[in-house]
Amino acid sequence: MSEQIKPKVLITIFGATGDLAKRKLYPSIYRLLRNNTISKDFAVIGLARRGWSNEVFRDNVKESVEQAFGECEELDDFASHFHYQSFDVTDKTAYDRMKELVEQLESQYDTEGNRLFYLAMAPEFFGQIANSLQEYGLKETPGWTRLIIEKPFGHDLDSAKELNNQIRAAFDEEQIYRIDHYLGKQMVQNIEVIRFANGIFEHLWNNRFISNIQITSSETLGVEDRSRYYDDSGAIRDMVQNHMLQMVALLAMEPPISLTTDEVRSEKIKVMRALRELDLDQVHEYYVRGQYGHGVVNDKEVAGYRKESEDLIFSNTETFVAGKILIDNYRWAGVPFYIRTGKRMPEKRTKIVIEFKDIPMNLYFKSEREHHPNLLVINIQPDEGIALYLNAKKSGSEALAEPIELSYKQGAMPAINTPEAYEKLLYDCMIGDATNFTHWDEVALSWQYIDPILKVWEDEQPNFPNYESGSMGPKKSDELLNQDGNHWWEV
Ligand SMILES: NC(=O)C1=CN([C@@H]2O[C@H](COP(=O)(O)OP(=O)(O)OC[C@H]3O[C@@H](n4cnc5c(N)ncnc54)[C@H](OP(=O)(O)O)[C@@H]3O)[C@@H](O)[C@H]2O)C=CC1
Ligand SMILES: O=C1O[C@H](COP(=O)(O)O)[C@@H](O)[C@H](O)[C@H]1O
Repeated sequence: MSEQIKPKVLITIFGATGDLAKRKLYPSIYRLLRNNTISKDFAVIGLARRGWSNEVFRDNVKESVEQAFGECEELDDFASHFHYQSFDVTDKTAYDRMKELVEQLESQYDTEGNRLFYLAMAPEFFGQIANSLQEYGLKETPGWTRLIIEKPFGHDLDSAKELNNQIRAAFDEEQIYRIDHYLGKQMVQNIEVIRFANGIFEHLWNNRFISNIQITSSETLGVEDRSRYYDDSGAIRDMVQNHMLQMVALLAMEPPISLTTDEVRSEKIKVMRALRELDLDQVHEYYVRGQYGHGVVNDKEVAGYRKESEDLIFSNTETFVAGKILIDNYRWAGVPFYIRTGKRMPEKRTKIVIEFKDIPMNLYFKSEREHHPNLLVINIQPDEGIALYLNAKKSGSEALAEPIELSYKQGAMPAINTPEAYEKLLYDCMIGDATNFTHWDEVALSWQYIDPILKVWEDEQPNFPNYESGSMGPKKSDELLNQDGNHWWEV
């Protein structure tokens, strides 16, 4: 068996004092090291404007790891690999200082010149940073250079194109890793395995046997302290354009001829090309938006979105979206893919329900209304696993059936270690595997699909708030399915 590659790398994080770096990146790097996945020959440079010293930075790194995992071993040694430089990305003179530090650490840590630049800050800076990295010779190294870019990649199709042109002027497509952390989730990666490693599913995976597919990603949190970003973005840009459409693509794509990056991407791109674009006058028929008002979540009273911060008082930004997606190809013609996502809902959960078509006449249920179609449920989070709902004989002498659940929970298998999505994706980038990152074509096509919805919503005054915190969103989200004779499955 071939030994796993243990990359040696110098990681430079732009936005090192920010929320993402603290909550996700430092704990992930810690796990990569503790699990022996990366070499001990690694170093991290943290860049941001505030005037931190190395010590303050390291204390923050340690705190974030402890917040994620509790008390941890060898934390001081881990943190000693972290170095801070106060840095304003808009200040050109800063890049020479940064280059000096990069070269010094490369010889100190023997990282073989491998450089990973992680842009964990507001997207408005991405183009400028990429350009300066090129201009100041930071790509000139005997090792590899890779750039991880956070979402959102643009604000609409035009701005995404502009951003892409800026980045592509400095980096080749193979060096660019556009991260969508849902693609690093164990159960999202499992979609392909469930489909392509099980004859019983793949043969049925089409419009002859599937009635509809439902993807729900609900959150209990509100906007928290991200209102500046979120209010400009809303749920459609924050979740639908990226995470939700990526899950649709994985559910709908044809089997790739192999599992290489290019083949998998090529199949996903075909799905994106087949998404039925909406005419402006169809948007209301296919999409519902909402904004949370006051309510109760996890037994706690919470304020409505407009009360979360002073700048939100008149906000028309949606915190909930439900939509119906149609895919115009041979496999999926006529099968609706329903998606819904929102903040301040009753629970934090992402799940996919595949509803199979019912048999023409069911002898075992007393009335039409009692039909229980077979469902395959993929629990992305929490309780990662899958469940299959079948019908079996009800105990007793009557010839009646009742639904039963066959389930598998990933967490119940102690040998299986579910890595944090960012940990997995950081490692993939270090070994040059871009399969679970988004290609520019996917980004462009997803914006192309979203743009008409943005256009219609921008021009209207919604009647917000229109759902209570702690509810499953506005009533219209239920009607979206009811009009097709379907309903959301709460399984
Ligand atoms: N937080 C999350 O859960 C998620 C975030 N993302 C994406 O990750 C990126 C970062 O988000 P997040 O961490 O939440 O944002 P934050 O606002 O928490 O962090 C922004 C970081 O950028 C730094 N910064 C701002 N301006 C400059 C500048 N001119 N020069 C240098 N550094 C600067 C800030 O530090 P300082 O003020 O010290 O300069 C800070 O470290 C965004 O693209 C976001 O969309 C994606 C998915 C989830
Ligand atoms: O990208 C984002 O995702 C999170 C939800 O991610 P999860 O892994 O916790 O499900 C969301 O809260 C955030 O608004 C969005 O930017």
